This record gives sequence, structure tokens and C-alpha cells, in this order.
Amino acid sequence: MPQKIPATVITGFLGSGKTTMIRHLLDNANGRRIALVINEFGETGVDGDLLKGCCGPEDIIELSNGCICCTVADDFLPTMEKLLARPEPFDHIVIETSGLALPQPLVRAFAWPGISTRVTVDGVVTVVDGKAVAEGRFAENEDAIEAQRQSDESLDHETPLSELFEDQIACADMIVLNKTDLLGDAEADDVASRLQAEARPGARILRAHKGALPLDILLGINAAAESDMATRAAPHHDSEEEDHHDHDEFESFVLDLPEVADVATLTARLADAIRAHDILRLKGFVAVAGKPLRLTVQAAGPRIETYFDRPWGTESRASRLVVIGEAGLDRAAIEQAIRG
Ligand SMILES: Nc1nc2c(ncn2[C@@H]2O[C@H](COP(=O)(O)OP(=O)(O)OP(=O)(O)O)[C@@H](O)[C@H]2O)c(=O)[nH]1
Repeated sequence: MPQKIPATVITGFLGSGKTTMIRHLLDNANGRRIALVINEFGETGVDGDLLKGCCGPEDIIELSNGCICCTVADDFLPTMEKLLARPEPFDHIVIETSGLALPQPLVRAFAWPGISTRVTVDGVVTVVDGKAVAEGRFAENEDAIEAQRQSDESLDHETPLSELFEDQIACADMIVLNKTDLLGDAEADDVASRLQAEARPGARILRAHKGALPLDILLGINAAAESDMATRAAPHHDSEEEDHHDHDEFESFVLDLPEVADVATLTARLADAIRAHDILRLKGFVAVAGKPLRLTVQAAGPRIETYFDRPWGTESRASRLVVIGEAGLDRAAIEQAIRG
């Protein structure tokens, strides 16, 4: 029987550093032929665009018809079939889920007939924004929450963010504690022990800056994750319960902007909008007056990064930002805050 192609599922909350890690992986692939399947929440393929520079576009498949965990049968499985039908086989398949995806339904799909004989899940790698965890973005003051829960059994303090985070951690074979440059040693130790407490037994926690980990560590875990799904559920799921996932809890929209006059003003406005409206993630490309290069804008929570990445060339100089947050975003107010 031919060997199964290994597939690595890379998951992790919005902006934790999945694309950055994959970029590093592809830059250091040493001739290994890696197919990439990427799925983003919200329109416009920002991640795909950022990754096209480092592997052939024919090796990248973007799944943009919604969240991968909810469209497994319609979208993901046909994509796998197409990948597997390519005449030249890949050495490895890397799948980047959207930051709002539950990895469990996706991994379970690898047990489906037609796929299970040809591909296996080599490992689930969950990337964590260490700073966001340290700042309590997923669970504020866990001790206080636990105390309240103890005193009133009927209280349910799970938020959409905390549940998603727990699901992504519980499924992992390896957890990448990323953004260590933003953490002190004691803070990193604290985050690591919190992650270990929620992880499945044996899951490794690796610290990283910009996801820079050797390919041989990230790939080749040999977990066959699709065969032991029972051990990969977060405690808030009953054992028999199907994965419950409600994307209505989150929303995204695309903001088209005119050319901006200057980067500092834009950044200040973005910072105000993110703070005022609790925006979880904001990313895209912006045209700056007088600049032939495209400005890439990335914000994960309160931290904003901007850099000029490449000339616009023949492409139209259209500024577009994807804005993602919990449901109920005030689009008009956000647009006004960013446009000024
Ligand atoms: N300071 C710091 N920033 C990082 C690190 N890794 C990634 N980032 C930044 O975090 C932001 C988000 O990184 P991405 O790699 O796009 O995150 P992602 O998980 O792919 O995001 P989504 O696909 O939107 O969920 C970017 O501005 C990155 O440059 C890190 O180790 N330290």
C-alpha cells in the first residue's frame, strides 16, 4: 500500500502568527514539496497574498467559502481530492485554518473514506499569541472566575473566545507559544504552565519568536490525529456532543479606503478604532500618497504593524482592510474613525 501523505493542521486564534510561521517554514523547506491550503475568516485573501512570494501559487489553495470547520464536506474534501489527483505528489500538506476555526471537525474529516487511505494528520500545531494570553484576552482573571463558578454552579462563564481557545489547545500535538519577544521570562513561564494545564497529555509546548521553528520539529510528528479524536476534546464539550460552533458570534467586513496621506495618522486612527470597538483583528493593504510600494497593515488586538512590502505594479492602488470582531461591530463608526 502506498505511504500516506502527511498533513499538518496549523491552527490558532486570529493574529497569533500562523501565516508568519508558515512563511518561515516554506522559506526553509529545503526542496521539500509542500502544498498549502489556507482558509481565512472574512473576504480578501491577505494571507494568500503574503505567502505567494515564497511558494509557487500553484501549490497554494485558498478556501474562501467560509470557515473550513463548517464547510468540510462542500469545500475541504473536494479540495483534498484535487490535491491528491495532482500528477506530482507532494511531500507534505500544510493546512492553515482560519483563526476562528475549531480544528476538531477538520481533523475528523481525515477519517473519511477516500481520504483516510491516502492522507494522515501528521500533527495539529496550535499557535498561541503569548502576549494576548498574558493580557487575559481569552479568560480574564481565571481565579476570580473559578471562585464565582464554585459559588454558583449555574453560572456559565465560557465566552466565545475562551471556548474557541480551549478547543484549539485541546486538539494540539504541539503548541507554539509565539511572540516571546513581547513577554518577560516569568510571564512566558506563567503562560506556558497555563497552556500545559489545558493541553492533552504529551503535547509539547515550544516557545517562538515569529514562529521561527525548524521544519523538522514542526513536521514529522507522526500523530495520526484523525484516529484518536476522543482525546482531543476540550472539557466544555460533553464526550458525545458534536462540535458546536457558531460563527454568528463573530463577524467581519471589508473596508475600502481612499489613498492615505501619511502612515502615522492612519496608525493612530487604527489604534483608536481598535480600542474603542474592541476589534480583534485588522489586516490588509493600503496605498500611501506618493509611495510606489504597497503598505501592509496588520493588527492583532491592540498591536499594529505596518510595512511596505512590494510595488503595486500594474495592480490598482486599492486600499482594503479586513476588520474582524465579535458580533455587533459598529461598521459606520469604525469606518468613520479610520477615515477620519
Ligand atoms: N511581536 C511579534 N509579532 C509577531 C510574531 N509573530 C507574528 N507576529 C505579528 O503578528 C501579526 C499577525 O501575524 P500572522 O502571522 O498574520 O497571524 P495569523 O495567525 O496568520 O493571523 P490570521 O490568519 O488573521 O488568524 C503580524 O503583524 C505579525 O508580524 C512574534 O513572534 N512577535
